[in-house]
Amino acid sequence: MIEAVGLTKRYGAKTAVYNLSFQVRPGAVTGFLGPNGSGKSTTMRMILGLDEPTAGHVTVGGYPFRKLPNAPRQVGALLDAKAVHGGRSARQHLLCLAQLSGIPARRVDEVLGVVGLQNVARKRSKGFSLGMGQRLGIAAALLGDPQVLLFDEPVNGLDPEGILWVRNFMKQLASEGRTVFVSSHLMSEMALTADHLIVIGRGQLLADMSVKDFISYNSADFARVRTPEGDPGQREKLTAALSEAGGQVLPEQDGALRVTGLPLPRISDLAHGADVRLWELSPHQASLEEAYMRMTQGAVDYRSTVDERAALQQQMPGAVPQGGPYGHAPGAPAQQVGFPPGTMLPGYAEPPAPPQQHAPGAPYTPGAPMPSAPGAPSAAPAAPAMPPTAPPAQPPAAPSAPADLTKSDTEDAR
Ligand SMILES: Nc1ncnc2c1ncn2[C@@H]1O[C@H](COP(=O)(O)OP(=O)(O)OP(=O)(O)O)[C@@H](O)[C@H]1O
Repeated sequence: MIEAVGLTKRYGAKTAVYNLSFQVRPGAVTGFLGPNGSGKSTTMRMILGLDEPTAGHVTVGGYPFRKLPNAPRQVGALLDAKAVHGGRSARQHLLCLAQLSGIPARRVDEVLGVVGLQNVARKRSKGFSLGMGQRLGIAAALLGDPQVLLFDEPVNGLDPEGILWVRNFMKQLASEGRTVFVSSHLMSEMALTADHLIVIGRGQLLADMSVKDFISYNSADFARVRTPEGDPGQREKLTAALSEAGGQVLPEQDGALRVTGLPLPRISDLAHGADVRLWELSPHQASLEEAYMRMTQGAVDYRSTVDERAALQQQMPGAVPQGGPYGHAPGAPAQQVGFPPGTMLPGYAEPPAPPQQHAPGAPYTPGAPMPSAPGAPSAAPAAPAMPPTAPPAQPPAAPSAPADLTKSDTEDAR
């Protein structure tokens, strides 16, 4: 198990990670989600002893990484797939790592087969595609057959077949009783891969819950309502009538309205009563990606100016509810705003959970995939930009970040 308690990392004036407490348990894939620059790689580096926390601590199997006996056989990691000597072949690269950790050479060929690189094992890695590089990084992480595995954005650059392979592979590792901690900025991917989610924004914990709970708490139903184009008066009249009846009304980008809190027949009756004609009235369900975007959007550091303009244009005075599913007073306990127990929101300083006892992970069976992260690379991965998803109409209350966790701090000092 990985356990972080009050983990904080500052780089000069920049707070990359703030007061993070969580546990990553064996036998499950735990997704580590957050927008670009939210502190995922920094957290992983601290877990692996590559960065020293400014405050708090993190342990693997009860030990700080640097004190872990025989670490390469206990923990494997993929942090930066490009951290490979390009002049060496895949096999040579893995042989070097294996030798450093006292791992037999036959294990190198085993892991090359597991990741599907056996046919290019003797080719220089500088000719590898990003996807092949990711597979080589995963092979390195498996070398020591570790019980704990960390993968930073492992599907970066992989084609759909590769993504499917990684997804199934993570699940297989977890089913063998291993602790699997996988970072990503894509909710859609994690919803398919992970059993549990830890979501951070600007270095702070936003959510810590099972994927099942995340889905049931975030798959809210809503109605889309459209009034005749070219008659904004109708739209305003309907917005007022729906809001007065207790509905929450948000403008959609295409001019329609998104209504929650009222059943469809009631919306129809209210429109009729207000003498408003409807061109559309349809039931919908919010996607998980959307829920995640809403949850983290107050904590996004890097956003296209086009998206920012769209968000501004969408803010219709009077049409936006005070406190949607994520609208919360800074520092409010999650339970007060409809989050499940155990969820934490920015500014809510919950004492760290006591350590829990878990059944030890199933032992590795020969022939099954596994091993280590000898000499885990230290550089953070080059993550792709956020997908161009339009932000919701009304940004939720900004997280109550510590004084130095501000937008002006986001200059990358790396
Ligand atoms: N060595 C460093 N010196 C200064 N600032 C740093 C350093 N490493 C990270 N940061 C900053 O800390 C913040 C968190 O970075 P980190 O790489 O951990 O985020 P991330 O969630 O992994 O992002 P991405 O998804 O883009 O990889 C960023 O603002 C980053 O610029």
